[in-house]
Amino acid sequence: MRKKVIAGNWKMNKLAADAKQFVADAAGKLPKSENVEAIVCAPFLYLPELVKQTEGTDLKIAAQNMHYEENGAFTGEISPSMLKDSGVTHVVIGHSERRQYFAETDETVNKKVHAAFAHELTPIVCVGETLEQREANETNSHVEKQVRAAIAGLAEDQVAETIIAYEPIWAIGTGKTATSEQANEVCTHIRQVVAKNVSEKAAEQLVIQYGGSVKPANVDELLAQSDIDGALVGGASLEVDSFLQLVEAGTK
Ligand SMILES: O=C[C@H](O)COP(=O)(O)O
Repeated sequence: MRKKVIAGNWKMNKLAADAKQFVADAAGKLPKSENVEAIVCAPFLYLPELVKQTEGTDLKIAAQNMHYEENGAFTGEISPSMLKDSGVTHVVIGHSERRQYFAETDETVNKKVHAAFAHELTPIVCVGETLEQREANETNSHVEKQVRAAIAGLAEDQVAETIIAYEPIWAIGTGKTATSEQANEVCTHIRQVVAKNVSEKAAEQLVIQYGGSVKPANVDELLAQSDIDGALVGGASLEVDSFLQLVEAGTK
């Protein structure tokens, strides 16, 4: 059975003291359950400190982005080996905000996914459609294109270990959640795409999260869907109590 994976993506929020306090409060209060994995995706600056704080706890720390190159003249960037060295376990790749504001493309996403695996980091790959694409009935074809591009060239076991976060762009930070049926329909499609293009085994193991205005009030219904294995959460992951409620929902 697939584990539920609840990842809080803080985005560009919190100062150091607040970040440390959050982790100190949350790490000791996580539910003891084999069914759920809890991750905090924090700004680069805080990663080594937060990793140190979470040693011996079940809370994992992730980065929100990285470069695909190993090192070199890329001012302002962070490499996969730097992330590995910091002790993080996961890295978010291709978030729609990075695609929209920082010219991330399907091609760079694929390079980053390969770089993540080369450094034993688990990629959380974000895909999702705009409102215009949904209204034009292009959701499945767009998401399929993003997924196929992201996993191109990976080995079967790497695909199985990838986490895909389906995040309809129109539902991010807007308070508009896709209905659980809408969300599940796309997650099912993603699993079918992986089954067809990689293998049934990889599709069966693949963790698919939903993201977009997930909060304690709607998480149970989303996680009850057949193909939703967790959540990538922005706003509702900024407060310890609501983050813990979301993780608790993953234990059921
Ligand atoms: O990475 C998280 C997503 O962009 C969702 O953000 P949100 O929960 O604030 O809508």
